[in-house]
Amino acid sequence: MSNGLQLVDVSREYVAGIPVLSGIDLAIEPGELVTVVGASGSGKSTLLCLIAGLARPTTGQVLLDGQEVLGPGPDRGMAFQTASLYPWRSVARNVAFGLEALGVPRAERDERVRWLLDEVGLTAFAGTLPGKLSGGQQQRVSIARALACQPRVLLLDEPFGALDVQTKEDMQLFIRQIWQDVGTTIVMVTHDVEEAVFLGQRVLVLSSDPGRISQDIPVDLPEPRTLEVRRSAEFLSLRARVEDLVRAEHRAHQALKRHAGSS
Ligand SMILES: Nc1ncnc2c1ncn2[C@@H]1O[C@H](COP(=O)(O)OP(=O)(O)OP(=O)(O)O)[C@@H](O)[C@H]1O
Repeated sequence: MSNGLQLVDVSREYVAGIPVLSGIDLAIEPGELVTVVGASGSGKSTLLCLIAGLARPTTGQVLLDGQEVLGPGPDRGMAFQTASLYPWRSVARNVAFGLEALGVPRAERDERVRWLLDEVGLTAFAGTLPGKLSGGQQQRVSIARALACQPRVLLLDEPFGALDVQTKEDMQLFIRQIWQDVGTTIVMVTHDVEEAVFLGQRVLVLSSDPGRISQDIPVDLPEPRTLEVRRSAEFLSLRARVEDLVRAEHRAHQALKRHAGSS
C-alpha cells in the first residue's frame, strides 16, 4: 500500500460528456508542499474538491495512503479564499470546531487549540469574535481550524487571494513556517505564479479544456525560502518560465473558445 496522495486517471464532468478534468495522474509524497496554477476555469478548485472528497471523480480514483477517498474526512483539512469562520464562535471555539465534532476530550481539545493559536500567533485573540479580526488574522484562524484535526493533507484554495500585498507576503512566510512545524502535506491552488514558485517544492501547471497536468515542475530553490530567495536570478528565471507556460495555456484556451464560437 503506497503512502501519500494518488490520483489515478481521474476525470470529472459536471455536464455529461464535457470533462473539466481529464487523465489526471498524480502522486504526492507525505509531507510535500505542492502548488497548482493554471488559467481561470482550468479546474484547479475542482481538483482540490476531488481530493477533499467534496466531489467524486467521474472516472478514476483518488487515494490517500492507499485508501480510496469517498467523501470528506478529518484526514483532510481545507481553507478557502474567504475565511468562512463561524461569526458567533470565538477564535478558540472556531479552531476547536472539528475537534468538538469528533468528540475529542475537553483537556486534549484545549491543549491542541492552545498550541495552534500559539503557532498562528493569535493566543491573545482566543476569546475574540472573528468579526473583530483583520483579513490576515481571519485566514490564520481558518488555517488553524483546518489543522486542528491533524489532517494528513492541508488543502488551500487561493487562501491569500483577497489580502493586500504586505499581508500576503507575511502569510506566505507563515505557511512555510507552519509546514515546517507541522510536517503535513500541503496542496495549494493559487492564481499567483510568484506565490506558487516561492512556496512550492513542485508547481503543477494545469491546461484547460479539459484540465490536465501539462507540467510538473520541481522547484529547486534554497531552503529556507526567505525574501532574499525571491530576488535571486534562479527564482526570477523559474517564475518567468511558469508565467510563460500559464500564459500559453490561457492563449490556447482563448483561441479554442473563439474557434468554438465561430464554428
Ligand atoms: N458545481 C459546478 N457545476 C457546474 N460546473 C462547474 C461547477 N464547479 C465548477 N464548474 C465548472 O468547471 C470548470 C472549472 O472550474 P474550477 O472552479 O474548478 O476552475 P478554476 O481553475 O479553479 O477556476 P478559477 O481560477 O477561475 O477559480 C469551470 O468551467 C466551471 O464553470
